[in-house]
Amino acid sequence: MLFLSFGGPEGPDEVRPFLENVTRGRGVPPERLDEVAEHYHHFGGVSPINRLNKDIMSALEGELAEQGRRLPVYFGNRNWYPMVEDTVAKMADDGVRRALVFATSAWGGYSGCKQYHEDIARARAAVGERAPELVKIRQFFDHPLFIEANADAVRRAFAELDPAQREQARLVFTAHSIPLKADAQDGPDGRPQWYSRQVAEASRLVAEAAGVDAYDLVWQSRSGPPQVPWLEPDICDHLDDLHAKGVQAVVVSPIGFVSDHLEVVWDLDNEAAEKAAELGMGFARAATAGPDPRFAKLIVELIAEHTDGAEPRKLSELPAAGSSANGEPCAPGC
Ligand SMILES: CC1=C(CCC(=O)O)c2cc3nc(cc4[nH]c(cc5[nH]c(cc1n2)c(C)c5CCC(=O)O)c(CCC(=O)O)c4C)C(CCC(=O)O)=C3C
Ligand SMILES: [Fe+2]
Repeated sequence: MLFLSFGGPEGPDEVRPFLENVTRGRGVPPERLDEVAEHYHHFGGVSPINRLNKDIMSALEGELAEQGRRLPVYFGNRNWYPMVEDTVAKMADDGVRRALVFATSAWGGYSGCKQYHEDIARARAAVGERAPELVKIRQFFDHPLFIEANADAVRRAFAELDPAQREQARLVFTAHSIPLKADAQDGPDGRPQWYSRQVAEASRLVAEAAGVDAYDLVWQSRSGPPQVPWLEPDICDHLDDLHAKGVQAVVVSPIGFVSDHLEVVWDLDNEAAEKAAELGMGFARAATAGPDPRFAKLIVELIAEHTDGAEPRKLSELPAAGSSANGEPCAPGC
């Protein structure tokens, strides 16, 4: 199988070229790039994403071995080394004819799904005739193992708060913002807002599993030119709002992120945490699902849907989507 992810820089000299790769043709203003470059430089120019992906792959290999499944795992990225084109070439060299592709996003939409299909098509085109057939695994936003891992993390975060604040603390889910125009596109069920509906559904399921009645869903890390509308409210504006309403503590669940990417360790653990401190609010950030042992089990279950015809496990009524071969659209118009 091919473990396909976003990629990230591993040193200060790699930050700028990485950002150029990410934003090529995407209309992101240079001032935004300067700002995001700064975020990476706070961590010595090293994104946590590659290390976290390698940890997930090790756990996956352990889980595959435990279940007696012989399946080699290759690693490739959209934006940084190892680049997916090089990885697919290596797979062809090794004689791989057909592979499943696990993309490290739970969601539909352009960044989380369609762009991975484009990566698959681009990598196969670069390798040419001997490229393996590449079958992308579906979106898993409502898989019980993803929901349970996030729900346990929410419970642990509540337990971290000062007991005096715990009862009244507000649960806030956050995911990467996208332009409203991108979110407006139809999903595989022919209805718009596929990404934000999935995030809302996952948030509802996690809150329910954690036994929390009241919660909010907000967005973070918006990019693009300021005049273009993106999903709102932003997490930091929302903290102001909650404070004005008398809320004294928050638990923030980064449901939109598979592991502690830069958006989590900077935009939440620094910016949002600082904002909460300024407002005198208690703040606990829930862990992401990636390092939870259930995440590797989840990947193996998704593999088994293809290799063993296992029934997809899902907790919402929204359709399972995002699986197709060689970068073809998974549904007409999607
Ligand atoms: C929905 C979504 C996810 C979640 C789904 C998923 O998990 O895939 C996600 C994940 C990620 N985004 C990441 C990094 C970046 N995203 C950027 C820019 C953008 N993201 C967008 C959306 C998303 N992004 C969009 C609409 C843009 C504007 C440009 C465009 O339309 O494409 C930029 C450019 C600078 C900036 O403007 O912020 C960077 C550096 C990293 C790696 C972080 C690390 O190093 O740990 C990860 C996991
Ligand atoms: Fe992004």
